Amino acid sequence: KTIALQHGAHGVGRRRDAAMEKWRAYGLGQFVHWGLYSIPAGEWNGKQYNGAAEWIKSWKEVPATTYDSLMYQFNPTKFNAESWAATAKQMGVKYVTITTKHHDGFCLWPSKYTNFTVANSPYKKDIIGPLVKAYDRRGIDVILYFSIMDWHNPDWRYDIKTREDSVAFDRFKQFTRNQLLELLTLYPAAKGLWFDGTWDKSWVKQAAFADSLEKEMRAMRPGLIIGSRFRADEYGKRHFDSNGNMMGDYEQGWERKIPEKITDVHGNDWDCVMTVPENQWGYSKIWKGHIKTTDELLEMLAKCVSLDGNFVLNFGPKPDGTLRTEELDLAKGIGAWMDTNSEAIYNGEYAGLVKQDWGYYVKKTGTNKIYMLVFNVPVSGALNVVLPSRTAISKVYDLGGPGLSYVPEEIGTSTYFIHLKQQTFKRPFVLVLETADNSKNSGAQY
Ligand SMILES: C[C@@H]1N[C@@H](c2cn(-c3ccccc3)nn2)[C@H](O)[C@@H]1O
Repeated sequence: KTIALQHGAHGVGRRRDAAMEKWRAYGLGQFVHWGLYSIPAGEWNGKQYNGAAEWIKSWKEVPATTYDSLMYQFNPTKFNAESWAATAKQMGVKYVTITTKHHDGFCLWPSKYTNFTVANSPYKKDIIGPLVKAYDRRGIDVILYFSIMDWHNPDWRYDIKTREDSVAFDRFKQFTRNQLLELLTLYPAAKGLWFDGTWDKSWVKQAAFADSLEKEMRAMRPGLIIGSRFRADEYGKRHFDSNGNMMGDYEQGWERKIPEKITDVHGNDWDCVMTVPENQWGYSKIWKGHIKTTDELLEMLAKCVSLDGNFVLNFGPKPDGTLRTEELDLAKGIGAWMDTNSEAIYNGEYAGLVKQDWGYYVKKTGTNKIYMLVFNVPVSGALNVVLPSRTAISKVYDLGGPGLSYVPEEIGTSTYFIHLKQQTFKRPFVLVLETADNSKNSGAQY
């Protein structure tokens, strides 16, 4: 039974316009978290904050005004937008999501609606503009991250209980609208907005306002891409409205986690945003716990693309504007693999085949070309492939090793073993399957 909703999802199913088709094809993205939090880098008065470094302002040890005075220390003398964009290009990313304002309220662009911006820091200059230009001219699309929750703005409220709250939050809503329209006006090359900090009751109660603001932004920038985290429906439902329909153009629920199977994504577009350590987005001096390797991240990328999503890897630049060594090394390692195998990632989608232990299938959008992204070679060296009935493998070849082709052994109806020739493999590799519909000929009955 469908509930009548004014402020729920406004479209059901995937957007089919060019802008969204391009977004769907990205495969690999980069997240950049940079701001005042990069200066303390998870440490305050010699003590380690045990949360995520970009949340250090929320630590009871940190007086808000002292944190805010970090603005007078923000002076990334070694910042060079071109070098960040060149690193991303070499890594093979097709889009970048950049923090314009995180929860602390500090703006990396010279907003005219607050003094808490780069304009009043020793650095003085706009950060967002040069980044948009440097990435965009390399053909890397830019998405602007924006936190609704703003710990600096005195009109921010976690909930609205009193008349005073309501008056203050109305001012806050106008401030938010002003900043968003300002961002879209200053940076017309931006292809979308990645919203965060929208889970508190104060914002969840703004279904009508947020819906009309989303409509206003889309009207201002046709093709604009906005995720499911921006707004709630009039019953307070987030991401999926009271009828179970996703709000926004893609699901933003996969933060530091990856769906297991195709039914987990409900036929929607989605992105997974991922940290290199367990849970640090802004630069943190100390990375505790497990630090993901290139091969782990490549497997996450393959898994996301095989399930119709994009994989967005986070970088937390240092306060001086340089990237940390571990991240530069990962960008290089991922880039080297992408140099050989990116055709299995770009324009990839769910192949609809039976998942096998050896890895992930990716289908090239609009073709019957299927890629086998192999991460786990069985001791038998035989990769099992089960195709829909009356579909046959017409050709198999190794994307990485020119001239290396395989003759699959048919072991049952549309069921094959591909016998690998090598015994050991140092890196994940990709086989290309070309399939043919062989419903025409009789085919042996097993
Ligand atoms: C993309 C990531 N989202 C921010 C975040 C959100 N949350 C969070 C934590 C608990 C409940 C709701 C949201 N923790 N961190 C992180 O700071 C980073 O920006």
